[in-house]
Amino acid sequence: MIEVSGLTKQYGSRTVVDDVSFVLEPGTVTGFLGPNGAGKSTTLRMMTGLVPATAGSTRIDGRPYDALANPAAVVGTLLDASAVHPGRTGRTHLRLMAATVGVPATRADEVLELVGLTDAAGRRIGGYSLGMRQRLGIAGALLADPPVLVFDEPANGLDPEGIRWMRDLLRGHAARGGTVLLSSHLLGEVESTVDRLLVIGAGRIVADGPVSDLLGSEGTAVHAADPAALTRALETAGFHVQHGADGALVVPGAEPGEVGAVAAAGAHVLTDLRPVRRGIEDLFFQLTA
Ligand SMILES: Nc1ncnc2c1ncn2[C@@H]1O[C@H](COP(=O)(O)OP(=O)(O)OP(=O)(O)O)[C@@H](O)[C@H]1O
Repeated sequence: MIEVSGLTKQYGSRTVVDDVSFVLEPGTVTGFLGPNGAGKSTTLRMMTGLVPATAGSTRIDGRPYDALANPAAVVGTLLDASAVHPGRTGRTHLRLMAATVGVPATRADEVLELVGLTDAAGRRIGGYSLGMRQRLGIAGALLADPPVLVFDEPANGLDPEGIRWMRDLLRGHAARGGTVLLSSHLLGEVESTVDRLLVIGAGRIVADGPVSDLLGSEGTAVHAADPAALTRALETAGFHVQHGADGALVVPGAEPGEVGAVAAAGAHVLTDLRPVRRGIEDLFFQLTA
């Protein structure tokens, strides 16, 4: 378990992380979401001892990060994928890391396989794409098989297939009882990966809860074979109907089940029915305005 309590960072007179507290439980993937400059990286760096906190503390299984005997065996971090020697091969880089974190050199090839870099293992990192460097960084985080993963913007440079791969990796880790915290400034990247969202704006936690709660339904969008007839039926039932883009009827404040019931009662043929969710931009704006 990770307990972050009152974490604060000041640069000069500027407070960039302001009294941030949260608890991460095993078996969960938490998304740390916030716009550029909100304080995500600084929080993750304080948690892992890379930046000293002005105030507050982080306890990992009851201890501060720098009091862990072998931190890499407890917390796998991906904090700056570019901080690698470009002249080394991926395999050499990981073998050197393996020695530092006390695992056999053979583990390098295992994690290269895990992240799909086996074919590139003998190539110099300088020639890797951004996505390959991200995978290499993830391989490094996994070397000592730590129960906790803390990843800063892991989707950077990954293509859609890479993002899906990462989602499976992180969900699998949590399913085996691991704890995952990943930051992103794009909800779409992490929406289907995370159980819970921590939203940070201007250094403060502005929301904390399950994705579905935070991005609660704002209404329902429906496509019907005869939109005019369904509009009349919905208005007769007391709903307000707006005309959305691409021919959808948008019913603010209605659940899909309510719209479906009206449609069923009048034998209206529906071709699509879905909740309209508040976007993360709206959420940020609302929470940080
Ligand atoms: N070493 C530093 N000295 C002064 N200010 C800093 C330093 N590091 C970060 N900051 C400031 O702290 C604020 C938070 O930065 P941080 O990198 O934590 O944000 P972030 O949420 O990770 O943003 P992004 O999504 O752009 O990576 C920013 O305004 C940044 O300019």
